Amino acid sequence: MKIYEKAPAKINLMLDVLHKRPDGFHEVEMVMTMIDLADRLEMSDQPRDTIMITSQAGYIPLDEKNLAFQAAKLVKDRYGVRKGVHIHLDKKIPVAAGLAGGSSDAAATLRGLNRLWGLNMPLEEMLSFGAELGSDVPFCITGGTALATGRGEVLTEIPDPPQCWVLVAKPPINVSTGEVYGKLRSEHIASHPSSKNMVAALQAGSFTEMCNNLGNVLEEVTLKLHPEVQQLKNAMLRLGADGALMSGSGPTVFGLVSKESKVARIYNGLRGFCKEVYAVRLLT
Ligand SMILES: C[C@@](CO)(OP(=O)(O)O)[C@H](O)COP(=O)(O)OP(=O)(O)OC[C@H]1O[C@@H](n2ccc(N)nc2=O)[C@H](O)[C@@H]1O
Ligand SMILES: Nc1ncnc2c1ncn2[C@@H]1O[C@H](COP(=O)(O)OP(=O)(O)O)[C@@H](O)[C@H]1O
Repeated sequence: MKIYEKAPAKINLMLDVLHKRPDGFHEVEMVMTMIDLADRLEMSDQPRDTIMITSQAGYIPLDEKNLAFQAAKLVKDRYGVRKGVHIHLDKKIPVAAGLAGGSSDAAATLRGLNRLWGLNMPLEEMLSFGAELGSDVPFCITGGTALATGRGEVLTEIPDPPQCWVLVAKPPINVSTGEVYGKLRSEHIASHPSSKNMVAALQAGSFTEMCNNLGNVLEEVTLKLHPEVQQLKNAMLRLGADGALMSGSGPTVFGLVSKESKVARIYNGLRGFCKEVYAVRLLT
């Protein structure tokens, strides 16, 4: 049998860090939503009792470091499954970009193996497996639009944003999420974006208020380390995006655009700055 799952990328419309916790993670408040840029996973039975990962992308680990592998191993161990699986990852989401590509692959693996192996896994259990795999995995399981608190795994569903275009630009820089959180001095954050205002904007269905309330405190770290990310954000706005922000720990910058007539110009302008540019819709 073969199972297919789509693993969409996320963007953070706002991201605030409250403080560092005794367990080393940071307490956050984030508003997250999905975009129509997705990896595709194909899962099929394997004669041998092993987990095999393949991908057309030459630049991701295919062993136990792969988050899809880790998700499959967790399910196999906890449910005592004595079957093998071959997971093929058709990667479309830029890697180490702040778009949760690996986390979304892990979430899609949990969903897919639940079907392939007929496990009837309760959603609560899937979410708890997700939290063991990474802070962003639970959101990638539920999808939609959510206010995420705790270390990112405590989710409250909120209304989807008004539909718009999302210009996604990933500069050729590698950023480590752990390093960015590690360099943040939460007591010195100059200004905190408001989750309350962002949630209110989405509840009101206001595109303008959504753009006015974009904010990400991790920009303070990544933009200082990599000034070209600030330049990309400036270019996004100069070319006509209604709002622009770095996603997660970066380095991807996204721009929100309400008028379709502006999209081609912004896309072409950004291509002058970086190779990896996408024009997609929100996944509402
Ligand atoms: C910043 C965000 C925003 O959505 O996304 P990305 O930029 O990774 O896409 C997330 O908080 C990232 O979530 P995720 O990528 O799942 O992180 P994890 O694997 O759980 O953690 C990686 C490392 O980041 C740090 N970390 C992560 C989450 C958190 N709330 N506090 C932290 O301090 C820890 O040092 C941890 O070892
Ligand atoms: N299935 C996967 N897809 C992409 N990256 C993966 C995957 N599994 C493990 N990784 C590793 O996880 C790291 C973070 O990748 P990714 O999830 O794409 O970024 P981010 O957390 O910034 O959104 C990368 O260094 C990559 O090597």
